Amino acid sequence: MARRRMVVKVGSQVLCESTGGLSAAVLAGLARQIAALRADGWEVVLVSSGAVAAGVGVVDDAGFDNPVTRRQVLAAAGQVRLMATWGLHFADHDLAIAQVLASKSDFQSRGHYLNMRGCLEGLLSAGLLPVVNENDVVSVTELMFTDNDELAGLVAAMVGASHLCLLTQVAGVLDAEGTLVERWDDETHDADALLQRGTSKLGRGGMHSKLATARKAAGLGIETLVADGRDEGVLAGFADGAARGTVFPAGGQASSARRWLASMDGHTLGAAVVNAGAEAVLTDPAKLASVLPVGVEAVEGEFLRGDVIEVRASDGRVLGCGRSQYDHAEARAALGQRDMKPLIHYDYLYLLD
Ligand SMILES: Nc1ncnc2c1ncn2[C@@H]1O[C@H](COP(=O)(O)OP(=O)(O)O)[C@@H](O)[C@H]1O
Ligand SMILES: N[C@@H](CCC(=O)OP(=O)(O)O)C(=O)O
Repeated sequence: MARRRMVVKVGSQVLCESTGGLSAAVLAGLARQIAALRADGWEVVLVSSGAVAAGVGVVDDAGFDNPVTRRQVLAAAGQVRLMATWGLHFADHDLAIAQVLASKSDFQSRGHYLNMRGCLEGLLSAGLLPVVNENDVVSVTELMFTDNDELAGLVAAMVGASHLCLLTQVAGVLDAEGTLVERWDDETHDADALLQRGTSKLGRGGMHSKLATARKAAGLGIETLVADGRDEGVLAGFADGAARGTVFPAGGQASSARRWLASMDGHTLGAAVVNAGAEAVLTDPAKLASVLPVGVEAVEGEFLRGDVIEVRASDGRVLGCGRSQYDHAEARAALGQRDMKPLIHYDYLYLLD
């Protein structure tokens, strides 16, 4: 049977009462649904927001002038409460949980990436439920993910999930008339026409970020759903092929290297700017080409061998990204030279469509 592995992401607004604080009823309901999935043979990774919101009930936050410090303190204190509360609800179903905190840099180097993947695989094979959140204490400004929807998409790609479920406080993606879009189709739906760029009171990225994550995950072969986290049957419906919400059908399959590279798009540590000749070869769908130093005009940023770098055209257009076989100094020294090993081998090159 094909792998049945679901990443479930729950937004802050779903987990919290309108008056503030975590909602025991919602957490209990989700724990019950996840336990039922597991009993049915599914492996599950939970990505839970809510640390900052939970921290509001723990810390008197009136005294913080610096908003960054305020958020760090609320998250650090709230994460403990969040995990303790999840722990109690999962214990009712004899399920032990484990905490995994991630930051953007964990996806930027292949070494960190493999360590985190190894840990998640270890937790799943030991029968534990990994509960993932962003490490809000160190993730500040440019080091932050857009939000936990993006993190959930990265985790789903990392663990080779078959399904990704983004739970929020609306029924799914709504069209301009407020009607639910049941099945997303890139050909007929226009994201920009549909979405307001707002978020709910506690949310960070809004529907825009859910849509970006869902489309990308579906493109990597992960069936994705955006749905109402307060719907008591939402996970079972998705698992049984009778999803309620907006479904993004999985398109194709991607290798594990390709999933890693795709998840790095937008988070790279450096760039190689290629000349027009190299661009023509790389973007020719009939060819499978590596990025060779002879076709590279400039190297930007600081990176190590094995890190992912962006590939750009000379006018700044992003063509894709790939794993560099040189560090930044070696790459600069090799610029424009013939008969050198590829800067990026085609097996580790991800080109945008
Ligand atoms: N077309 C749309 N369909 C549904 N929700 C939308 C749309 N455009 C904007 N939104 C807003 O996006 C919000 C969900 O994103 P967000 O607040 O980040 O939630 P979460 O905390 O679940 O991540 C919705 O509550 C809604 O206010
Ligand atoms: N890491 C933050 C969540 C940030 C976030 O993306 O929130 P949300 O948009 O509600 O999923 C927290 O735990 O408070």
